[in-house]
Amino acid sequence: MSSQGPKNGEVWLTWEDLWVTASSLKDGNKAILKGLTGYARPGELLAIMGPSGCGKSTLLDTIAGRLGSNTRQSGNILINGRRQTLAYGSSAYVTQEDTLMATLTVKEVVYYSAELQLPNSMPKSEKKQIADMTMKEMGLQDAMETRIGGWSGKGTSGGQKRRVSICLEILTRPKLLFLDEPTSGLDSAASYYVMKTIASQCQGRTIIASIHQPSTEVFSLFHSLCLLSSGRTVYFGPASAATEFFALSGYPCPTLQNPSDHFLKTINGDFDQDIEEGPTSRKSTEEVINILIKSYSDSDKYRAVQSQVAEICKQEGEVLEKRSRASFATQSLVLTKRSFVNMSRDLGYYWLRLGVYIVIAIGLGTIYYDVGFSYSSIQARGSMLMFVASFITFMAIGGFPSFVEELKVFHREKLNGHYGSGSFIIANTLSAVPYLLLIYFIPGVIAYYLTRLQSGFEHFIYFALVLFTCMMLVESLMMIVASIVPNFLMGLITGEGIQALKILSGGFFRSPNDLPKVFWKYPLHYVSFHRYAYEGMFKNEFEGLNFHDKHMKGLIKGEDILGNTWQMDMDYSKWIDLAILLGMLVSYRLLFLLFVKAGDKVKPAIRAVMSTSPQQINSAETPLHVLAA
Ligand SMILES: Nc1ncnc2c1ncn2[C@@H]1O[C@H](COP(=O)(O)OP(=O)(O)OP(=O)(O)O)[C@@H](O)[C@H]1O
Repeated sequence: MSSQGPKNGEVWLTWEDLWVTASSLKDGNKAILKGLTGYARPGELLAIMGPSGCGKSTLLDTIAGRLGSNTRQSGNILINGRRQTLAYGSSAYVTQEDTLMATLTVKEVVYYSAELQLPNSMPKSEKKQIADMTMKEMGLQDAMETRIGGWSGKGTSGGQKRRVSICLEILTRPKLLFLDEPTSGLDSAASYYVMKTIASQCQGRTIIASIHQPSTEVFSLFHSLCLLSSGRTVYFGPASAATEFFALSGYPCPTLQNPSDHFLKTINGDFDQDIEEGPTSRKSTEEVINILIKSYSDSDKYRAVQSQVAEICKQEGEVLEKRSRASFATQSLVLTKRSFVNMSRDLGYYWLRLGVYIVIAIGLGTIYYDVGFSYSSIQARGSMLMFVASFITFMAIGGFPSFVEELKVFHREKLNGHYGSGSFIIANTLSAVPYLLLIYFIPGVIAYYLTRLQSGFEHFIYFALVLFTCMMLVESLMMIVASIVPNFLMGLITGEGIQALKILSGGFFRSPNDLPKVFWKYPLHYVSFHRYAYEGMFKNEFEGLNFHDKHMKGLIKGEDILGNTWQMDMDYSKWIDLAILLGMLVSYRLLFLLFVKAGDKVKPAIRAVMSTSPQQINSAETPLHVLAA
């Protein structure tokens, strides 16, 4: 390569003296990548190879700008010779983990994705055609009607899932494609066909793939090879010249052996095995790795890489622009449809809860059956309403695992620029409404009419509206928790804890005037939605009713009970309580949007702050100069 450099529509990637360290409480600072230099250019497939844990995924994540926030990086990563971030849609990243919607079929997953990613200007038939063609390229034509499957039931195989994940990211033919272990879980024939399809897309595109153990045939598809061991470069250059490099360094590949097997065996320091260097001489793997690293850093190959990087960096090329994609309205609509279908097929999202709610509603209806107007019915009505407003809504947590699965898909798609947070939140809200209406209405009718709470349609509608709003509030609360807490078990416990505190401060278990002032009353009682739910439901129930006590003469007015017994604020009507609940609902959803958006902004900022000078990192880890000496 001589005077080549970035041209319009191409992506040239260079990284120079790249260091990455990760900090953890247990291990302190640990260097993962140690001074890597390399490049990736259009029309080529660069394979990153090395033993497990050598830093392949970290290198891929670093150059794709996806490093975790507990890491620090230094060194120059340039795109088309410029320091620029990858614009949404200019690149795609196929992660090691397949995050797909388990309830959808392969065809549905790909069709929905095509509708989300391809621009509005493209006719629907063309989108479908592209989706069909890409599925065929990935050998998925026979699995198109199979559900993805997951924890809820078996569906596609691991290899098929892998191919679906790749399929989704190549639908738009991105200029820059990162693939983390695209062949893991595939048999050798499938690996070859998948890699062949990927390699066939190289024309005008830059493709970087980390790969574990390619067969000879797959290896022959690579244009360039970056071979790593413990975060250091053992070899970077044309894949076809790697065998010669190993031979010249004293470790020739035995005849009839797969070259990649030979490379990986020679540089795998995880097992304490010696490498034979002839009939009598043996060296430890660590020594061999150091010899190879030194041989590479002294070689013409390394100098060629450095001068190639310098040449690419000299010619400032195009600034990457956002790819046109489906409009916000289309994305919201497609996501709503997809989410609706997912909710209808996922038993755990709403159906199971509907069954449980019906059983509980019958339970409530029989325990408080025809509650009447006696003095004791005051306590019974209060307890029944409290149970509905607190514990029935508490169970909205049950849909959390399903929501977390949906959130994972959202994170993957958002990171790859398929759509933004706004359309996801709109879609999730709209698609959930019909299910929530159903799951509160049926049990609500059963419990309300068996108990014979205050008659009148307006009273029932108010009761149902508060119940519906509370369920949406709990779902929104859990969405916020899911955006902050990293895993679903911790999320469940956190969500339960928050709700328990809110229920306690709601004003039922301890009367509002008796709540300790600090924390419980101010602010918890006022920010807890249970307070307004109890207040609204109690006012709805007690206002206008009179109760009689056989020991006392006369009637007790419902309004007196509200003010004196329940200590409710009677200065405003029940509709104000409902309005406050609806206001809370809107603010919870906005808060979720804020947290998701803040995550987008805060993570790159943390990464920028954590990027330190190479000297700082080098001082934390010294083996490279020891090796180079
Ligand atoms: N964010 C992080 N925090 C702490 N350690 C990390 C982090 N990311 C990676 N590591 C560590 O860095 C090393 C390299 O990890 P990486 O995932 O890049 O390896 P890999 O070559 O892709 O491995 P595999 O082939 O098994 O996927 C591992 O020891 C890993 O534990």
